[in-house]
Amino acid sequence: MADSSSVGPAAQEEWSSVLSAEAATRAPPPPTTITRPLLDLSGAAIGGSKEDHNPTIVLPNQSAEVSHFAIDLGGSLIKLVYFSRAQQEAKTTTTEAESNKKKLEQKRSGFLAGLRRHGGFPILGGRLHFVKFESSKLNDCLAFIKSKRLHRCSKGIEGVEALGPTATAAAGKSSNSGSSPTTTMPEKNGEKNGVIKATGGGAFKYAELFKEKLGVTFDKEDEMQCLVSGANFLLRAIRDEAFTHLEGHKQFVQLDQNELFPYLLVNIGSGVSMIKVDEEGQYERVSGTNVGGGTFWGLGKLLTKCKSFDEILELSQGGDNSAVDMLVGDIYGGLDYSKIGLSASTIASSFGKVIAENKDLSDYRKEDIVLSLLRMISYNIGQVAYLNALRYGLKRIFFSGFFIRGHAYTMDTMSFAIRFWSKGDAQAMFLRHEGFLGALGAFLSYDKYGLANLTSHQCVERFPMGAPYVGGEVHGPPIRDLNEKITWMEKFMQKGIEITAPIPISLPGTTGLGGFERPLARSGSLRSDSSAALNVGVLHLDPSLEPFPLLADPKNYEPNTVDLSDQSEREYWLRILFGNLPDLVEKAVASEGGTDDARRRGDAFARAFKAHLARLREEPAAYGKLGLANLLEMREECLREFHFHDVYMAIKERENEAALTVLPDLLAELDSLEPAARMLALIEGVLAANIFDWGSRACVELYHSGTIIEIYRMSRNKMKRPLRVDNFEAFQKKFIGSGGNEGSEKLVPHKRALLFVDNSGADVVLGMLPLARELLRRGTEVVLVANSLPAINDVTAVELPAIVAAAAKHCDTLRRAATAGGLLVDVVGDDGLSEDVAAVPVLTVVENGCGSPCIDFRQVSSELAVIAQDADLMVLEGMGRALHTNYNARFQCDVLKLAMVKNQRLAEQLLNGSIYDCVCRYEPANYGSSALAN
Ligand SMILES: Nc1ncnc2c1ncn2[C@@H]1O[C@H](COP(=O)(O)OP(=O)(O)OP(=O)(O)O)[C@@H](O)[C@H]1O
Ligand SMILES: CC(C)(CO)[C@@H](O)C(=O)NCCC(=O)O
Ligand SMILES: [Mn+2]
Repeated sequence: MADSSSVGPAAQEEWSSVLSAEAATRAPPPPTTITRPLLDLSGAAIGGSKEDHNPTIVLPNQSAEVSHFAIDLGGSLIKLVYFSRAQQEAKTTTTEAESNKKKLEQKRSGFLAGLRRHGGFPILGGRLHFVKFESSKLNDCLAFIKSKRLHRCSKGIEGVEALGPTATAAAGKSSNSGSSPTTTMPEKNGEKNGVIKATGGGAFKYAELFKEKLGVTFDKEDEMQCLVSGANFLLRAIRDEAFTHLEGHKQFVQLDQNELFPYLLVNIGSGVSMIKVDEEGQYERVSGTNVGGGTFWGLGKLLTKCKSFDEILELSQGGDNSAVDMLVGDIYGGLDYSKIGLSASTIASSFGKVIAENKDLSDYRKEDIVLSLLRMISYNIGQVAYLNALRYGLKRIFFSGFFIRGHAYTMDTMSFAIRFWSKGDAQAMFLRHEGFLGALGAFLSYDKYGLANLTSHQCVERFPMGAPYVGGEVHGPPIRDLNEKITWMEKFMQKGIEITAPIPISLPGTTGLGGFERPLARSGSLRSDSSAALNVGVLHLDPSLEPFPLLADPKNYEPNTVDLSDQSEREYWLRILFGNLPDLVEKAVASEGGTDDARRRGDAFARAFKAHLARLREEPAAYGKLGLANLLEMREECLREFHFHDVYMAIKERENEAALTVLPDLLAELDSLEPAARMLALIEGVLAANIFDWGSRACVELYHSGTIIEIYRMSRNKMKRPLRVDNFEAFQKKFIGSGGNEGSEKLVPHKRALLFVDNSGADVVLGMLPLARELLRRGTEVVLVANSLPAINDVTAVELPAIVAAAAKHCDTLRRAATAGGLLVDVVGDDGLSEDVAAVPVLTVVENGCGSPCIDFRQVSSELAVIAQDADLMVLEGMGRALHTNYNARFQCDVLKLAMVKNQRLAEQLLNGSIYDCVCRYEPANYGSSALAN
C-alpha cells in the first residue's frame, strides 16, 4: 500500500516552490463562459453566435449526469442543491480491447452487485452538489439550471433513470443583463418540466419568472422549516459538519444525537433569523435582527466602493480597527476600566473615534473601516444570539448563513462574544455547509427519496474535485465535465500559475474582555468563493454503506493510526504524496495508452492534486478531520476524477501471472511441512509477499533489482523471528492447539474468516490464497474481502474471481470451495465435482465498499456488513488496512493483523523498528475489553 520513505531533492524543491508561492495562491477568476478544446466532439455545437468572443460549446455526449434539484432564493444569494445519480463516466478514448475488458468487468461486477441489498431506500445513491449565485445574477442561475437540464427531470430519480444523454440543453451565455438567456423548451423524449421545491423570499418573488423562462412551477416550502430540517440533517448525517472556532483554532465537534436538542440556530443571511429548535420538526423563530450580512455588505460597499464581498473581507485582513473605533483606553487615558472588567483595548464604541476627528471618509484607510464594521456586526449578532440563548436556557448555538463565509475573524468574534457573555456556559458552533441549510431543507422535502433518513455512514464526503480550479467569483456557469476541468488546468499552466487552492485567512489575535487586536494580515491570502465550495464538497450518498458490525466500540472508533493534526506528521505525508506524484502521473498516462489525451488528463490531474495538497497544507481541516486514510483516498478519487480508471492494471496483470506460475511449487512445498511449521510458513509467506506495494517508493526501487519471484524469495529468506510485533504463538495456539501438535486436543475451527486482502500479484496469490486454502482445509468458510474500486496495485473484488479460478487449477481445495461459493461459474471442470459440494467449506469474494488503500470500518458495503455477522476471524493484511488504519481498532472477533512496514518513519514511530519490519499482531475476540476488565 501507499507510501514511500524518501522524496527526491528535485521533487522537494518543486514542492516548496509550489507550496510557498503566496503570491500565486489565488486562481484567476474564471470568465463566465470559456472556449473549451474538446475531447469528445461528437454532437458538439457552438451555442450563440460564432462571432462571440467566448461562445458556449455544448457537449451533449459528455453530460450524462442528470439531476434533481431544490432552490433557495434569498435576499443576497441564490442557493441550489442538486442531485446526480452515481456518475456515468463520460467517454474518453478507449481501445476496443479495453472496452471489451470493461464489459467483462461490468459483467463480473453485475454478479457482485447481485449480492447488494439496498436497505429499502428508494434512492439509488449519487451525489449532492452545492452551488450558489448572487441574487442579482439570476440569469446565470437560469443558464446553469438549463445547462444541467435540472428543470427537465422533476419526475425524480425514477424519471432520471429513464433519461439518456440527449442532445439538447445549450448552456445559456451568462450575462448580468436582464435579457432572457433562455426560452422554455418544449417537451422532448418524454421529459417534462415540472415542479421544483423552492424556498426563501424569491420563491414568491420569482415564481412567475421561473415559470416563464424554464417552464417550472415552484412548490414553496417555508424558509424557517427548511433551515431547521437542513440543519438537523447536517448535524445527524454529515460527519465533521459542526465545529467550534476560537482564537483561530478550528475544532470539529462530535455531537451526541441524544444531546443535540434543544439548540439555537442563528442564520445570518441578509437579515438574521434566530430559531429555537426543540426536536426534529419542532421549532420556533424566537427572534431576528435586521443588522445582518446584508448590512455588512451594503455598508461596506458604500464605504469602500468594493465590488465584491470577498474583496471586502480581504481588505479587513489588513485593517486596524483602533483607527476608527473608540477604545476604553481612549476614554480612560490609556487605562483599563478594571472595576467592571474592561481592558483598555476593549472597544467602547464602534466608529466612535471618528466623531472627534475632523476627517473625511477618504482620510481613513478602507482596511480599518471594514475591519471595524465586520467586528461591529459580528459582535452584535453574537450578543443578540447570546441573549436569546439565555432567554430559553440554550447551551448550544449554531451559526449558519453565508455572512460567515468560513471567515476566521468573523467566527472568532462571535465565539468570543458567546463565551464572554455566557461566561463559558454556552458554545458557539459553525456548520461547514453554512449557507446551504435552506436549500438542503427544501431538497429534503422531496421525501420520497428517503434522504431525510440517511445517517452518517451513508453519506461519504468526497473531496470536491471541481473546486480548486473554478477560480474566484460566485459560480457562473460551472465546470460541467472533464474536458472543462482540464481546460482550466491548462489555462493556469499557460499563465505559469501554480494553482494552490485558495488559502484561508490567518489567525486573529484577541486581547480578552471583548477587545480585539487586528488580525495578522497576510498578503492576498483570503479564501475566495471557490474555497467555500472546497469546504462543502460533494456529498456522495450511498445507501448501501453500513457500519461494520464487528467493531468492538463503534462510537469511539477512529480509523486513522497516524494523527495528521500534528503539523510535522502532516508535512511529512504531504511531502511523500507530492514526491510520488511524477511517477504516478507517468504510470497513469501510460495506463491509458500514452495518448495526447491521456497526457492532458495526467497533467491536469497533477495540477489538481497538488492544489488539494497545498490547500490541506494551509488548512488541514478544510475537508473535515484529516487523517492519512483521507489523503490516500483523495489521490485515488482525484485520479478517477480525471478518468484514470485503473493506473496499475498492467502491473497487476503481469504480477498475477508471474505469481501464478510459482504457486504450484509453493503449495507442494507447504504441503510437505508439519502443521506447526506450515502455519509459520504461511504467515511468513503473507508477510514476505506484502512487499509488492507500488505505493511505497522504497519498494518500487527494489523492484529494479530482480524478478518478482526473486524478490519474493529474497523477502522470505530475510524474514527473521521474532518479528517486530510477534504474536504468532498466540495465534498458532488458537489455530492448532498448544504444543503445535494437531489432534492433541480437540480444536473447534473458526466458522467464518474474513480475509481483507491487499495487493495483486504475489501478495494475494502466494500470500493470502495459501492461507485461505489452509483455513478451508480446516473447515473454515473463507470470505476474501477486496476493494470495490482500484487503488494503487490493490486487488479488487472484480478481479479476484479470475485469480481464484487460475489458482484453483492447481488446487482441489480452492476449486471445490470456489465452486461452492459460486466463483467458478465458467470454469467448471468435469472431474471430482460430483462429490457433495455442500460438505465443502465455501470460498467467496465480497467487495468492501472502498476505493482506497485503507479501510474505514464506519462505512463498508452492505454485503460485507451482512456476511461479517457470522464471522469469528478477521485477517487484516497490508499497511493500509492493518497499520495506517485499524492498527489500534478493536473487534468483537479474533483478529490477525499482518503487514510489512514499508516506510521508515512509520516503522520508527509506530513500532520502534525500521523499514521492512513485519507485524503479526493477534488479538483474540474482545481483546480490548477483556484487558479493561482485568
Ligand atoms: N459572494 C457573495 N456575494 C454576496 N454576499 C455574500 C457573498 N458571500 C457571502 N455573502 C454574505 O452572505 C449574505 C447572504 O447570506 P445568505 O445567502 O445566507 O442569505 P440570503 O438567503 O441571501 O438572505 P435572506 O435569508 O435574508 O433572504 C450576504 O448578505 C453577505 O453578507
Ligand atoms: C426576512 C428574512 C426571514 C428573509 O430571509 C431574513 O432576512 C430575516 O430574518 N431578517 C431579519 C428580520 C428581523 O427579524 O428583524
Ligand atoms: Mn436566506
